[in-house]
Amino acid sequence: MATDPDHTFDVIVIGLGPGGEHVAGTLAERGQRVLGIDNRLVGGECPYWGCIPSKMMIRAADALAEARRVDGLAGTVGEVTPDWSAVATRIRDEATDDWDDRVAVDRLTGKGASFVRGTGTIAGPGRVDVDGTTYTAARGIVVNTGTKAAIPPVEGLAGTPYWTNHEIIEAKELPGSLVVLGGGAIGCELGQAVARFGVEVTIVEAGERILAHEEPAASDVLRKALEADGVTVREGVGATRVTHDGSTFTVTLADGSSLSSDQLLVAAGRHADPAAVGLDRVGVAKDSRTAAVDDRCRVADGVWAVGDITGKGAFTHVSMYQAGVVIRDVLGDDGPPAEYAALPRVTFTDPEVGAVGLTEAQARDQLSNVKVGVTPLGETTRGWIARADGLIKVVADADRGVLVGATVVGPAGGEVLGALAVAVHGQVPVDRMRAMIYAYPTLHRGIEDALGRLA
Ligand SMILES: Cc1cc2nc3c(=O)[nH]c(=O)nc-3n(C[C@H](O)[C@H](O)[C@H](O)COP(=O)(O)OP(=O)(O)OC[C@H]3O[C@@H](n4cnc5c(N)ncnc54)[C@H](O)[C@@H]3O)c2cc1C
Ligand SMILES: NC(=O)c1ccc[n+]([C@@H]2O[C@H](COP(=O)([O-])OP(=O)(O)OC[C@H]3O[C@@H](n4cnc5c(N)ncnc54)[C@H](O)[C@@H]3O)[C@@H](O)[C@H]2O)c1
Repeated sequence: MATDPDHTFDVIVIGLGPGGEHVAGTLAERGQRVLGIDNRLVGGECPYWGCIPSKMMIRAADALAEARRVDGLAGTVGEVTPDWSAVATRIRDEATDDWDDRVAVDRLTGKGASFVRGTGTIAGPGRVDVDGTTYTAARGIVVNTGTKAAIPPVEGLAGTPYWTNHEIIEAKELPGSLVVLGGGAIGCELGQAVARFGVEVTIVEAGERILAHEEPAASDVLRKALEADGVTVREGVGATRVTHDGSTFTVTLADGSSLSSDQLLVAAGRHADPAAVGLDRVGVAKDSRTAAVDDRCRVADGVWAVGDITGKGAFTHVSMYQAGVVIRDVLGDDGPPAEYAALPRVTFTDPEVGAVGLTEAQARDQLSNVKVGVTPLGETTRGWIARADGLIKVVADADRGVLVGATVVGPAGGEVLGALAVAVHGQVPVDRMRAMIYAYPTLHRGIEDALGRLA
């Protein structure tokens, strides 16, 4: 690997997730002497064990579901026979190069950055240790070390061969049955995808509902959709004990019931560890679960953080957005500070759950005059034609006359969301949105109805 012989750089990036890779490559292209460090694969979780391979799984699972919809709509297709090997091969060949990051490393070094594979730790201001070697950063250090699957303290779990997102994405074969601990984005997306390949799936959600961060109505639609795919959804009950007898998992739940399955997927949230990368040496509390950043993504003088570790939203688009902010700040370029009021997120289940900004409950906590409007998708012409279950919900700050949040649950919900993300980000007056022409018959036309129902 190319390393600078004198171990002195302008900027050192520890952890090369999507944002870190972007910071390192761009600053190198802009003439900075940059060292990028990663102890696994350049690009991080997203391309190898996250967004991209999981969306390949979902694309394939959606194709199966769509084929099954031919019956009663367009004729008969007979038995649809799923074959997971097509997905496993595509993930290996097209997404991950069999978990080899040579292309990404070459791309980074091709931009002029140096790269070291190893574990970086901040030794003090401007100093980074990588497995015994100290490197110096004249301008600063950028931390993008991301998260790992959080393993909940359930009795017996640690001693079992459970899966996290890594193992399920690397799986060449699927189990006959799967219990998923956690009904967040990962549990719902992957649970539904493999259920469509014939796996008997049970999602166990300790909180009161799946997708708890989103509108309750979104959880309701998704629960029904999962159940229609044969997924059993257990909400409001956590696991208390896990055992494995060599072939079968037994998961005991808090209500005394138990579940047996061939495999167990832990999708119970993510865990960042700022102290593990030495951020405690530059002022972050040792037991802090995130690295708090200001609106320039600064953690301390000469130290920036981007991505999941900042706690601003564990999404690739947040990591990349923050990377842009850091690049400008390091170079002293003009540009807006980081703002998160219009944070979009999409859970790629079928139907998709897209949301931006505040939910109704969050808005009511923060604002005194909140109005909401909801359009069931079945009341839009296109939703009715498509027999789509879902909704469009808008949340307005009635004092300012702008939307502060919105949710779209439905086919291509993440795409329909785009228009609402623009509205929330741009603080487009509701009156102006009402005066817009909405193409017929689109799903996004439901936005007009929802605005009309703001009450
Ligand atoms: C199954 C799954 C599906 C997802 N789907 C989506 C999606 O559809 N859309 C979306 O926006 N987000 C999705 N995410 C989230 C997304 O993957 C992350 O938000 C994204 O990867 C950004 O993370 P990050 O930039 O913080 O760094 P990460 O991607 O977590 O990368 C951090 C890198 O730092 C390395 N590292 C850690 N510590 C050190 C150290 N001390 N020294 C050197 N290297 C170190 C790690 O090995 C890793 O390579 C998904 C996540 C999962 C798990
Ligand atoms: N489409 C996307 O953008 C996408 C997809 C996947 C992941 N992600 C990102 O990754 C993050 C992590 O995903 P996640 O689904 O692991 O986390 P999550 O925090 O979204 O959901 C985890 C769920 O597990 C539950 N839980 C915790 N301990 C449990 C236990 N012992 N038993 C049963 N349930 C338990 C929690 O109540 C929570 O609802 C997401 O929040 C998101 O930011 C994004």
